[in-house]
Formats: sequence, structure tokens, C-alpha cells
Amino acid sequence: MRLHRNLVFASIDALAEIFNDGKYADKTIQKTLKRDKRWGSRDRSFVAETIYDIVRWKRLYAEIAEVKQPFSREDLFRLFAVWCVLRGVKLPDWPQLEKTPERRIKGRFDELSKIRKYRESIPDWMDEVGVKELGEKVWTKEIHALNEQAPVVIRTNKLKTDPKSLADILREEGIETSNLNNYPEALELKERSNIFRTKAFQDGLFEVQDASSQRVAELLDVQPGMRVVDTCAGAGGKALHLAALMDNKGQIIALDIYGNKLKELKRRAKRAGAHNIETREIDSTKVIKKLYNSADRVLIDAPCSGLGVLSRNPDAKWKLQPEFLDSIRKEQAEILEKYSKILKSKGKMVYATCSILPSENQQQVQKFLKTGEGANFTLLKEKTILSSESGYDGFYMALLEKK
Ligand SMILES: C[S@@+](CC[C@H](N)C(=O)[O-])C[C@H]1O[C@@H](n2cnc3c(N)ncnc32)[C@H](O)[C@@H]1O
Repeated sequence: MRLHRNLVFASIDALAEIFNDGKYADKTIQKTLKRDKRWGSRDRSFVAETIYDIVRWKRLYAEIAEVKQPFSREDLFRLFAVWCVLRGVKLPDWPQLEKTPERRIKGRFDELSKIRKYRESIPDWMDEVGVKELGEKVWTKEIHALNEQAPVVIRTNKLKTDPKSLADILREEGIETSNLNNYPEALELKERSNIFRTKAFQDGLFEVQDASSQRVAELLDVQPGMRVVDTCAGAGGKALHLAALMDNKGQIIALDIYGNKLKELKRRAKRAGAHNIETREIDSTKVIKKLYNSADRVLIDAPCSGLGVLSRNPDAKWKLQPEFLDSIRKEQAEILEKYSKILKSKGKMVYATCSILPSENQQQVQKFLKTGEGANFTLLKEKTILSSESGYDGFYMALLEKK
């Protein structure tokens, strides 16, 4: 691989913003990719993947390079030099990379790889929580899997097409996909590419949605004509799936505390041809109270640590704080208690998170079942999806029924 100065410099600028100014990696990458219109798809992939890699491996690379935050420009080039050496990329003779100690870097890597928190490049507290909640053996495998680059999976929009036709259409646009066993609506891209630019995407034929996430709406067991409330709908990944599973018949009420996310949901619903979704911002307790005992199905896709989706969101390793875990657990318990009241008797509810920690998952459900409201519920099924076993995001989902 030949390194291009302008691509590397753009990546270094982006890393400075992410590490030193606390900017989000995905947003910074999007902005960086707009910097030069002449960049082709390979250039763009280089920039995005190099930045994500160095974000993912920050702790390991910083230990190897012996640099500390806030990183100077020189430090960032040292991190980049570590990336080059460990990837076997030939170092160019630029002054910033002069005197890179290649042998020492490899030696330090071998040494540090013996210790999980360095090898997997995670903060001490995260390693401790992982071991405490999942045990050494499972955590060791899981955090390793969560450091792999996430595959790109799409969900066929059954309101407009079917997986076979979609695969053919995408092939004509130069994108090869494969079917996923046991995920009926999913296709996986054989090579990463910017699928948002395709006509198929603009026509609403698919959504980008991880395979594990596609399990959630499926579990809710919806039927056309039902009244379904998606209580933490965000930008609507699952709500759109529910609309398709309901064949656009019945009603989906999509709630969230953030109006801007619901606006994005509306845009996506229009593109997808999903006409049965109504959005309501939760701006007072009345919004929820008005819905008590009214829904056949309730989805609680709860806010969580996001530890199951580290592979697509590696900067969460550095943004997440242990105090946030405590507060999010409290919020999850409150949400379960309050939003479960929306369900009618005999109705079904799914509680889901993209976390792999039992304290956000099965322990929350068990705690809920012991509350006054929870006593009206029976747990029908629960599923923990580990990334190390599935190859996709880590997820948890529980199906409950109101007596
Ligand atoms: C896991 S995300 C939802 C993802 C979304 N369901 C999807 O499939 O794309 C959790 C959502 O819960 C929202 N949220 C956080 N606290 C909430 C609360 N108290 N009530 C309702 N929604 C909340 C967040 O804004 C976020 O959009």
C-alpha cells in the first residue's frame, strides 16, 4: 500500500478532533470525507478505516508509542506509525515518520498483547465490569469479537421488494451481497461500499440494520391491524421493520424524548413507504399516560451502554464512563416500569438493548417482574446474542406477556 500524504494528513486532523476535542468519530469521519471531492472510493475507505482503526486501538497504540493525551500532532503521527508497522504498511520517508523504531514497536506489541486490557485496547474499568458480569472466559472472547470490524448488513424492505430481487438490483449497481442463514430479510455486503449512494437505497428498498437488531421486531410477534407502541423509537430502525412486518396495516406510535430523532424517522418512513407510523415526542408525562392500557404490542428498545455495538462504534470505549452505566440502569428500570403500563391485558412486550451486560438485561427484567407493575407480566422468552457467537452485534431481547 502506498500512502498518500493528503489522506494521511486528513486522518491525523480528524484524530486530533476526536481525541482532543471529544468529537464523535462517525461525524468527524463524515466531515473529513467531504474535504476533497476528487477522492475515490479507495481513498475514502482508507481515511474512514484508518481513523476507525486508530480510534479502536487507541490505548494499545498509545502504550506502544509511549504517548499520553492530549496528543500533540507529533504524538498522532507516532500513533499512525504504530498503525503502519503493525499492519505491515511500508513507512514513507516523511519527516514526521523519521526514526520510527519498528523493532521496538513490534516488541512492545508482543509484550502488551499478553494483557487483555492492552491487547483489546479498553479502559481498566470496562475490563473489570466485563469480567465481573460475564466471567473471564466469556468476556475474553466477547471483547475480542467486539474489536472486529462490523460487517455491513441490510434489511430488505418487504413493503417494496424481496431479498432476491434486491440482491439482483444491487448487483446491477455493482454491489454483491450474500444471504444470511436464518435471517430471512437480511443481506450482507461482500465488500464495504457506500450503499447510501445507490438508487436502491434512495428508492427505499432497504435499510442498513445489523442482523442481530433484525431479531428484535421479529420477536414482538406483530400482526397487521394491531396497535403497536415503539416507546424508544429514535430514528426508527425497528419501527420501520415493524411497519413492514405489519404490511403497513394497523398503527405504530413511535415515541422518543428527542424530536429531532423522530423527524429523521419520518424522513426514513417516507422513503420506505411506511404509512402507518405516527410520531409523538415525549415532552410531558401526559404523552405516556394517555396511552395506558391501549396497545396490543409494546417495544422498549431501551437506551443502554451500547457495549454490544462497539465494533461499529469503537469510540464508545473512550466516551463511556462507569457513572453513565449506573445512571442508565436506573433509567432502564424506570422506563420498564412506566412504559409497560401502555400495554393492554394479554398484550406482548419486548424489552431489548444492544448491551451484553446482564445488569442491563436479564437482571433488569427479573427486577421488573418483582415490581407491582411487573407482577402482571410473564416472561415468555429471552435471548442474549453474543457477538463472539453470532458474528454480529451483541444484543439482548426479552418477550413478556401481560396477564
Ligand atoms: C437504542 S436507542 C433506539 C434505537 C431505535 N429504536 C432504532 O431501532 O433505531 C434508544 C432510544 O431511546 C431514547 N430515549 C432515551 N431515554 C428515553 C426515555 N426516557 N423515553 C423514551 N425514549 C428515550 C433515545 O433518544 C434513543 O433514541
